[in-house]
Amino acid sequence: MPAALTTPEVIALASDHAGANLKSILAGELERLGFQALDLGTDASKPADYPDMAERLADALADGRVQRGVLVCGTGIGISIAANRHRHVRAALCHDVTSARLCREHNDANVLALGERLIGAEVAKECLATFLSTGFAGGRHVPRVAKLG
Ligand SMILES: O=C[C@H](O)[C@H](O)[C@H](O)COP(=O)(O)O
Repeated sequence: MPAALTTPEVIALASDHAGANLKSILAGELERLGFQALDLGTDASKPADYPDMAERLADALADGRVQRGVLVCGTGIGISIAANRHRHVRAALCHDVTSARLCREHNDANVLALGERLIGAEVAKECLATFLSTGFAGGRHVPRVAKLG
């Protein structure tokens, strides 16, 4: 009997113009890791405001197209602030792998936010892999995360 084929999880990405190059790199990394990338824009040639791009990802989470996503802008700051205005989004701005692990274990973050102008592509890829492979620790963190919503 042939082995059952599993459908890869879809991970959405969105960025403004300042994050578009890193977003492309991370889309390729997602495919390499066995995920399917859903690129919600923008591309580097199209200037875009980070609140609009954060909203695209928030909508993809709200309508169930994806369970998790990645946002990139120049610093990661504006796009994470914008994303967290949406109550169902828990976006974590990360510059290192430890933050990427702890935002999953303690905060059950559903969005990883990164700053293309502040971190290198290799660190960003490590943050992405860690974010996707780390589970929520539960326990004492459950009521705290519940208070966020
Ligand atoms: O927090 C905001 C982001 O870092 C933006 O990507 C940044 O402000 C865009 O800057 P500029 O308009 O100079 O490309």
